[in-house]
Amino acid sequence: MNKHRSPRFAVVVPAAGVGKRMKSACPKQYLKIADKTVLEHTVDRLLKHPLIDKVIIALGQHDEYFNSTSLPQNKHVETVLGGQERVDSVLAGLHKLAELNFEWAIVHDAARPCVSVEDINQLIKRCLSAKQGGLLAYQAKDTIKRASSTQEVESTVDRSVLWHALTPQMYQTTLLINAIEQGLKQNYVITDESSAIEFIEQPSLLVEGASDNIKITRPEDLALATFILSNQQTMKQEEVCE
Ligand SMILES: Nc1ccn([C@@H]2O[C@H](COP(=O)(O)OP(=O)(O)OP(=O)(O)O)[C@@H](O)[C@H]2O)c(=O)n1
Ligand SMILES: C[C@](O)(CO)[C@H](O)COP(=O)(O)O
Repeated sequence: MNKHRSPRFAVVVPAAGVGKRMKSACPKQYLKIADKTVLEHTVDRLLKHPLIDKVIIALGQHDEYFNSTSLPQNKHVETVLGGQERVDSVLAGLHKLAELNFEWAIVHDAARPCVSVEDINQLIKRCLSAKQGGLLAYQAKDTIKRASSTQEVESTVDRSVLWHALTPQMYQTTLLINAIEQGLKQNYVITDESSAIEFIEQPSLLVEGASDNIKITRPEDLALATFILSNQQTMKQEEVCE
């Protein structure tokens, strides 16, 4: 991708959650992996992409951890106040991104530190060439069951058309802001950016991404993310050696 012809990008990172499912002493985005917090790993990954200039982090109102990280000193980082739900935090970041005149908005969970620069690049390339927004995702690998109200198997679902939504997700900034604001007005449940785009009946590209781009959600995910990050580091070093 030609660095001089392509647009520059900013990424909204919702990081205002409390991580209830993690059952940890601090919000999961501030848990340490090796020598850095999950949030620092995520921001470092994003800024490794040559076209990503800015990361706009949505912080919780009572966040008491951010100032102890290296991020306040990072010139590429700005912060906004997050909201009650993830979508509110994302919207706050999008308004800041619109103020800074970025045509495209990329949104990536703070809790996904294992995302690869190559996957980010594929999403950007596919969306720019199609002039359409989209998201990283991967196809369901297991047999999927639909549960009954009594948590018994009701049916086996055709998994050939089922994909796990990941982040980053990328849309034109004004389209995404309008979609979220319209959805919120109608009390539509918006758990990711593409669901807001569905609400306004606009299409989204599904861009195949690695399934190791996990979202740290439950206690067992921290050890998995630690392994993935160290494994990715080793593979990169081996690439250099070859
Ligand atoms: N009001 C909120 C809720 C979530 N998030 C962020 O959205 C991302 C994905 O959300 P999730 O994994 O659900 O995080 P939490 O809401 O913190 O987790 P839980 O539901 O277990 O409390 C996380 O980086 C989280 O910090 C946010 O910015 N603002
Ligand atoms: C945005 C997301 O990570 C895509 O899978 C997911 O929807 C976040 O959901 P959560 O309930 O906020 O963890």
